[in-house]
Amino acid sequence: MAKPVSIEVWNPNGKYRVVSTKPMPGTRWINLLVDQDCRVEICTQKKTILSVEDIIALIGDKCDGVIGQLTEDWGETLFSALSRAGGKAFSNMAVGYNNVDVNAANKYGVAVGNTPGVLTETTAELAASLSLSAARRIVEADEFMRAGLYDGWLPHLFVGNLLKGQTVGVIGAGRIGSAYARMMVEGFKMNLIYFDLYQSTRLEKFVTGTLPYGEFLKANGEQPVTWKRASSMDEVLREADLISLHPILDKTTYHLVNKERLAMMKKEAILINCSRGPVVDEVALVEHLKHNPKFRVGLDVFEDEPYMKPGLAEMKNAIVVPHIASASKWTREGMASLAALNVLGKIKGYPVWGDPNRIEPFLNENAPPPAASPSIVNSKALGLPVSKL
Ligand SMILES: NC(=O)c1ccc[n+]([C@@H]2O[C@H](COP(=O)([O-])OP(=O)(O)OC[C@H]3O[C@@H](n4cnc5c(N)ncnc54)[C@H](O)[C@@H]3O)[C@@H](O)[C@H]2O)c1
Ligand SMILES: O=C(O)[C@H](O)CO
Repeated sequence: MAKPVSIEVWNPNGKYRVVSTKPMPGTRWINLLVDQDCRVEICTQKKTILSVEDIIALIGDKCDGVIGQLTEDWGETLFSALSRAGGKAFSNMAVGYNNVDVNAANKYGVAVGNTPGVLTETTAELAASLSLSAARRIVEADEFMRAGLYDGWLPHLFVGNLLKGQTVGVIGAGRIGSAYARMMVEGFKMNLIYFDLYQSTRLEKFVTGTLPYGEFLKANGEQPVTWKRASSMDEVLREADLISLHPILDKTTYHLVNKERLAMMKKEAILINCSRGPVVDEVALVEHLKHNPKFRVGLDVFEDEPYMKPGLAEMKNAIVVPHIASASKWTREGMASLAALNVLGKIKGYPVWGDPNRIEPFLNENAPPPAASPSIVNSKALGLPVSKL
């Protein structure tokens, strides 16, 4: 039996009991629940990743809903425990939900929420940051300075890659992949090639819009940018100078980038991963980095988080950061609010919002949110009504 976990309680006499497995940024998410007569219990245990046993102890005998984290294993055990406690509402504080067994949630009639949209630009900006840092060897140069090794300007010192006029490749041109593509095309005048299972209308609208960006550049006497949808992922890997990964993680994208595909990439290419670690075979990546010193990576996610595969930390041609792509204040507070509203919506019997790509109405702090759950990934399986708002 896991030892009792430490908790912080808001609105102790609330009619509904909602548990959050972690403290989350901001207070709006708490107020949204308290204002609707919820008792909110926030786990304040110092342990970073809670075990299934820890969460069962948190759920207890009566629990109407839980806000959980992407580091937790939400499957048969936890959803049966939540169901036994009378709960039918769960939300990940994340847009990715590969840590959730949705079939198990369906079995117990538990709604599974996620937090799309609010983190799109924040995540794309981190991917762009890693792209520039890798291209211009910022981290190596910073370490060089701090080590007192700089003894004057040199023609070859930390020479890196120019992005302008080069080709950026996006694998997975959904919300974040499309936002990243726009940033790199508009911001650095890169040519674009993307691969997705579906045509990315949001992205193609931008590059072929009323005044295509390429036409704008041409009208100003500059080289117009080009774009194309690749017929295969391998086409992107072969043609692009900079490649960023933004697919979901599921069984079809596990090790999507493996030893064979790394070998297809240009020797001086840059690979960015802000999706999920297991999308890349990290053991193969370390070997590739060892044998290709001009190949560079920027990684926000890792196959065995929180650990890196042996050898990765020693690679000077790798930049590694601890899963911070969605870590802006506005985004993290918004994620907390969306997760709370997902749980609240199920508890109150609200319908599900009709468009997870248009969640702005839930983020307006000056108006009450729509009486709907922003994003429930198994709404169809549970036969939940869709909001007509
Ligand atoms: N590092 C972070 O902190 C962070 C932050 C946000 C999101 N993410 C990850 O990014 C993912 C994408 O988020 P999003 O909001 O853009 O989701 P999204 O659903 O809008 O886009 C995902 C895209 O991947 C495409 N896809 C799926 N399988 C593919 C394949 N085999 N090849 C090519 N494309 C494929 C889909 O068609 C879709 O267009 C999330 O699922 C999450 O895992 C990570
Ligand atoms: O899936 C997500 O939302 C990220 O990994 C965390 O923000």
